Amino acid sequence: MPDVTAPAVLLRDVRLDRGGRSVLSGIDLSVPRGSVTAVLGPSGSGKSTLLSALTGELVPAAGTVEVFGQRVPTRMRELLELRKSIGVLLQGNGLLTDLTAGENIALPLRMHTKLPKPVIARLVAMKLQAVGLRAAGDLYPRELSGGMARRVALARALALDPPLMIYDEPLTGLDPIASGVIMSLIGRLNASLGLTSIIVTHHVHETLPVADHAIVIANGRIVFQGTPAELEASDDALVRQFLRGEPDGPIAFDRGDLAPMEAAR
Ligand SMILES: Nc1ncnc2c1ncn2[C@@H]1O[C@H](COP(=O)(O)OP(=O)(O)OP(=O)(O)O)[C@@H](O)[C@H]1O
Repeated sequence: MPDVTAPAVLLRDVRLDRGGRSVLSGIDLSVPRGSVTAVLGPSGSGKSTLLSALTGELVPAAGTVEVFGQRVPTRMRELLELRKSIGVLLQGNGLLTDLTAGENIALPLRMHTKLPKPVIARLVAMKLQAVGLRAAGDLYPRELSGGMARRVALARALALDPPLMIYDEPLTGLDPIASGVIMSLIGRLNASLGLTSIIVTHHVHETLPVADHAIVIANGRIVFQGTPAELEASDDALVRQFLRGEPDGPIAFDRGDLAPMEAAR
């Protein structure tokens, strides 16, 4: 029986390894149902790695990961079942370019349900309306602005009514106006549909207004957990360095993106 009182996500003393080295360790995290949690941290700190443990893509090297009271399974059949309850909005949208917006949104419904066509059409119309794009169903991705395409991808992630939504950098490539639209949409959908949302982002100042909780990852661990107000008030040196975007401080920035000569300086 599912435990209806369990947090949406619960991690206990989790260690996550990638490429033979530990990326995150000692991770304890509880995400309450109904909340919006911002996962913050510098580039390469392990935010996406943390998400991949929630979807079962990455098996923890130690500790346990639970979603809605159920340990994330390793067997593919059970994992696919769990994944239906997790909507994921990826950075690149992932819309299929030869399908219309409506057909993109219908795709998960066609793949995972046996609903008749008219019902699917009705559900697609409802999802389009939920993201404020009622009239865009027949447009192809190339005919959409970046913000509209992101909203179509959001509608598709919501197609199966997943109770947990995961957003990986939902603002990447969007201008400030489109960013504001997407963020307020994420907040409103969370409240109106009774979801739980986890947002991985670099966009601290755009995300905190819709978040109930924030966590900051740096140097292989969680260095802060609390409310956005507590985050803004924190005098922890790591947190301050991250919030101010300062290159010098206790966070060792990943310099792997620099040319070897420059990184050596
Ligand atoms: N498949 C992989 N194999 C080996 N190492 C990996 C793999 N994926 C990620 N890493 C390493 O794990 C670390 C964390 O990466 P991750 O993508 O989780 O960080 P991130 O915080 O999401 O970064 P960004 O904000 O730049 O997306 C990095 O050092 C990265 O190089």
